[in-house]
Amino acid sequence: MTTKIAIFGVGLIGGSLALCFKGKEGLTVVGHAHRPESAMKYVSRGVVDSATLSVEEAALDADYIFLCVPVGMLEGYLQQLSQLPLKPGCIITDVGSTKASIAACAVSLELPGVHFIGGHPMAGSERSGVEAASSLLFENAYYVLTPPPGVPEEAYHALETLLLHTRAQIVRLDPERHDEIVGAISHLPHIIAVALVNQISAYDDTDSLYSTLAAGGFRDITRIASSDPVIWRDILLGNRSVMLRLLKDWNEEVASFIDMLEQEDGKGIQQAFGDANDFRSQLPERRKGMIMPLFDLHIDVPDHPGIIGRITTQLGDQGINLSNVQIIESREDVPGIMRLSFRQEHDMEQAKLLLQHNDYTVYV
Ligand SMILES: NC(=O)c1ccc[n+]([C@@H]2O[C@H](COP(=O)([O-])OP(=O)(O)OC[C@H]3O[C@@H](n4cnc5c(N)ncnc54)[C@H](O)[C@@H]3O)[C@@H](O)[C@H]2O)c1
Ligand SMILES: O=C(O)C(=O)C[C@]1(C(=O)O)C=C[C@@H](O)C=C1
Repeated sequence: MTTKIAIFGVGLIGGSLALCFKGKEGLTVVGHAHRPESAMKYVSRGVVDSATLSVEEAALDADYIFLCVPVGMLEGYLQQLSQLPLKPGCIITDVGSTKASIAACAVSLELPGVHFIGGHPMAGSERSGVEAASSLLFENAYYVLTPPPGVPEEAYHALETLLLHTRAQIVRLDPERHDEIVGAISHLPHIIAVALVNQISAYDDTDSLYSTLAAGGFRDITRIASSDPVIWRDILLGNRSVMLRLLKDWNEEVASFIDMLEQEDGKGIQQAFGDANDFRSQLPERRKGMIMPLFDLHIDVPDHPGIIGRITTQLGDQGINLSNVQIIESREDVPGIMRLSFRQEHDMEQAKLLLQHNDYTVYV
């Protein structure tokens, strides 16, 4: 007997979930597409076992249904599903970045014989579409589940067990609390990044030196400004009242900087940077590695084509197990920094010796 998983919205998040499940014993993954060429693409890229343009066919006999479409479309899909003869005990979940409105919708629909449990993996990227999907996206990230009152524990536990394939860490939260916290740590930063880019873009219209000189600091804080406009329109409108409150607090933060500059209050500015530094340095370095600690090496790498391949091959040839590779800074004509992560301290130590022997500058 196989467990059927249906994915609606095989994009960055839906595609990544599909990749976590596909090929696992006893699981079969069906993707729903709204265009024939998308259906073919999902299958030919090996993201799903099969794909269909029919909502009914995707949902038929499904044990789990994942709704991975933009937030503004979730309720429409849930309503459509509520009209279909779903498998008794089927678990419907979503991955939307806001949780209160979909939770309320599920309660109002009184889904017959099936369970809705809201979800939100706290991992993603500014990229979108199935092309950006990865089976590693959720590894060691937090994955929030927001079960409504009355959902049987067995159903919650079954979803939690299925999600073990993502290697994420499950956190159970109330939908309103989720929206409040995620509004502050995810939605507000996206607004700030976009507003900043648009402010600079307006200056750049009259003097292109702005974009020419934009360097690491600007790029670091604005990566997420490249996120998908439709996805983010829906998220912000879906969390509107929380965002309005948070933006008022943000205005106060900005006003306090205006005040400190007007008053030439160097001590206050220094204090603000110091406080921010203290809080930030207490944050876990990366979610990746929270469950199983990672041992990181940083190395200076010259800007040569093929450098990543060369280094990883050297490590592989010596049987050193690498867990993750990341280029932290890469600019034309200047050395970049590569972060190599290892599960075992022993592997990190061996890699350090090997790379130093090969004349790389290595920092632990
Ligand atoms: N991007 C992130 O970092 C992130 C992280 C966690 C959760 N989420 C949530 O995941 C969901 C999907 O986001 P994503 O980043 O994977 O976006 P995406 O654009 O990569 O994928 C969206 C999917 O929905 C489908 N879709 C779009 N419009 C549709 C329509 N009119 N009818 C049917 N299907 C349609 C697309 O074909 C695509 O497969 C959103 O609800 C978002 O809030 C996003
Ligand atoms: O890393 C990114 O690019 C993200 O934007 C991921 C991010 C976030 O803000 O952290 C974005 C939206 C989500 O709903 C969850 C995670």
